[in-house]
This record gives sequence, C-alpha cells and structure tokens, in this order.
Amino acid sequence: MLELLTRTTPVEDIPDPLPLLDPADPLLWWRDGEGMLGLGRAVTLTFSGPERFTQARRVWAALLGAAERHGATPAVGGGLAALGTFAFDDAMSRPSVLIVPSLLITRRGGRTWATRIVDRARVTPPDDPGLTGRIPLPDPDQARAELDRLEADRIRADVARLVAEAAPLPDQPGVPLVADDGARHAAAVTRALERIDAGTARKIVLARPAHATLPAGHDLRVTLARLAAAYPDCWTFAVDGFIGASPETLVAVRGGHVRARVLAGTRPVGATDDPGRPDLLDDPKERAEHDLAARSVIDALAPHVRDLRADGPHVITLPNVRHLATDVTAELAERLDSLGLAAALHPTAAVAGVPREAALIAIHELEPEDRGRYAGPVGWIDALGDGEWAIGLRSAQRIGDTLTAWAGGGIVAGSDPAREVAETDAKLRPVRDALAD
Ligand SMILES: C=C(O[C@@H]1C=C(C(=O)O)C=C[C@H]1O)C(=O)O
Repeated sequence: MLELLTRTTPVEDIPDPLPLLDPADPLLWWRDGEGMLGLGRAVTLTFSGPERFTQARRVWAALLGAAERHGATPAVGGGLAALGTFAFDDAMSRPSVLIVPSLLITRRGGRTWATRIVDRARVTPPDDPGLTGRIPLPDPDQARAELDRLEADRIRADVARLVAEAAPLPDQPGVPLVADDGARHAAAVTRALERIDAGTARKIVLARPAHATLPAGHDLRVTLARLAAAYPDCWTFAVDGFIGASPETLVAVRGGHVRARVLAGTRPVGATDDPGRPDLLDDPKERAEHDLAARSVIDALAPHVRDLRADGPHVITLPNVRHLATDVTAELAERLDSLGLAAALHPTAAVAGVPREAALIAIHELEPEDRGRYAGPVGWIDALGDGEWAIGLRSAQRIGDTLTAWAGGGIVAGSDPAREVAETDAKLRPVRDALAD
C-alpha cells in the first residue's frame, strides 16, 4: 500500500501563482484569485466504467488511512488533496483520474499554504551518523518540534525559490478553434425534438465538438491565465489535460455545508432577439428547461441533506452568455464526502436530460463523438472529504497536439435548431478566445 508523507506550512502569499505551473501538464483549480494548484505528481489514480466514483472514493479513503500528515491545516482544502476529473458516463474513452500533486499550493483569503507530498517508499533514510548512544538524546517533543521547524523552513525556501525563478508567461501565437458550420448539430437537434414530440424524453442535452491543433511547445498556462482573467466568476481548471472555465458548481462541501449552482436556460450575450420574444427570465420555454435541471439536483440531494433551500431562478451574466441560475444550499445529513455527493448528482438534467436514461441513449446516438470528460465532474477532494466539484463545461481536452472543445444546450419542446447552434457557438467562446491572440 502506498504510504504518503505530507507536510503543510504557511508560505509567503502568492497572489498570482499561475507562472509556477507546468506549461504542458498544469494542475489548477482557481476562481477569483483563490484556489489550489499542483506541481508535479506524487500519485495518479485512474478509474473507469460505472464504478469509477465508488472506486475513486474507496482508494482515496485507503490512501488517507495510510498517510502520515504533519504541519498546519489550511482553512479550506490543501493539507492533502487530490484534483480530479471524471468521464461524463460509463462508456467514455477518457479515464477518470485523481491526481495528488507533489507540491500543492492553496490560496484562500489572501493567505497561501504549501503542502509537500511524498511517497514514503521513496524517502531515503539519512545515513546513520553512528552517533546513537554517544550523544545524549534530546527530549523527544523538543526534537520533533525542531524537526518540524526545519522541514517547514525547507518547504518555504523551496517555494520562495520557485516563485523567484518563475518566468512571466510568454506571448503566444493564437491558435484557431475550428467547428463545423453547425448543420450537423441543427440536424441532431431536429432529431432530438422528434423524440421529445414522440414522448421518449422531455429534455435532451446535445453538444457538438470543435478542434484545435496545438503547435509544439504550446503553453497551456497562457490559455488558463486568459480564461481566469476573462471569467473570474467561473472555476478555471486544469486536470490531466482537461482545461476550462466552468460557471456551474455541481456541488461544494465544506464542514457539512453543501452548495450547488444549477444553470439551464441560456441566451448568448449580444444576440439581437426577435421582437416580442420574452426576456430570458420570463420565457416559459427557458423556465421549463431550467425547472427540470433544478428539480434533478434537488431530488438527488434530498436523501443526503437537511435544510435544503433553493434560491432562483435568477439571471447570471457572463461575457458570452446569460443563464438562468438556481443556487441551492443544504446541510449534510450523513457522512458523505464531496465526491460521493458529486456522484449522486451526476449527470444532472442540465447536462443529460429528463428522463436521464432516455436522454443518455439519445446523446450516444445523436452526438458525433464521445464526450470524454466534457460535462463530467471536475474539482478536488481533501483529507476531510470536503471539496468543490464543477461541471466540466466551457472546456477542452488536450490529447497530444489536439485540443477538443465541446459545447451544448438543453433541447425541450419549442427549441429552435438555429438558435441552438448559435448557443453552442457562444458557449465555445471561452476556449476559442483563450486560444486566440
Ligand atoms: C451543456 C452546456 O451548458 C449547460 C446547458 C445550459 C442550457 O442548456 O441552457 C446552461 C448551462 C449548462 O448547464 C455547455 O456549456 O456545453
């Protein structure tokens, strides 16, 4: 069994840690100047199939049980945590992973911590200086405190050196994100509408891909920095080549408090609407679509929580789209970690449909490619089981030199194929703009 040895210490504040990231394999969870990032990988755990969440939770619990943790505990996250990305559904080609970085940097409320994580088997014991028995042993508590200080000093010095040596992010030539003309998506929407008319489903969320070819040496940090700057209210993430800036919190758990944000019902920003079309908040079609998504989250949370409150829908405005949003809060009523709750919720009707099974069949039959991790949970879990999980939207997966982005929308009775294509174009914008000059 893998035994992790971890040590956490406060370090000098790092307001902009993105330059510290690995340009080819960044590990990031960031929103509005706060979050966590990882350097190096201490452990990569891989899961697949219908048991991927159960397996991941079991392995994470075992890893925690065998870990020896030292040092301070940051207020939120850090200490010992894994960043994770999970495939959208059971049959997807991309593996689901939990990654424990070798160095985890956490920033909250203007304070920064660093956690060094090593595999105990790789720690070489110091050479026996041959002094045992010849000098008087110090008081064990005093010796431990001294050792703690030394180890913490070493982490602080390592982090200070990394910060001093980090070069500013380079200028990077733009890369086009190429999507087809949308005719294929419009046809898929029409077929989804036929199924809805026939009563097979009430809502089906359909998505379309877009591709970019990355030149050798493409620096993903630049793309992430642009996403984070343009979408400060979204979760900017990077885990195992899956990057994006998601506005939708699948579930966040902290000290028993549960939060979720459901988004469904969308208008592109800047689109000129047909005269007479009701505004987003007053549009019965958008409200019906939203209610299905909010209901799916409330129903899936209800067995696990008490004091559930749903506030919405209200409108949130991002640079590219406006969404109907419902914010949900609750208190955990059982011992369940954040990943367990994410698994209970996923896939919500915001990204699959209603009923779920019929929608998933339609997605498999009508979408041109495997979604991989798009619209799956992405986030982190810590040693307490707390964590934040977003829905992996406004996202793209890098595989070799190809980056594949996805964007979709909910189809309900009354949806219009051309408008749905325009909505996916607007939802591709975060990744498209972040890749451009
Ligand atoms: C499916 C996506 O977004 C989801 C679908 C929405 C909708 O249909 O209105 C809105 C927000 C998301 O829950 C996407 O961004 O690709």
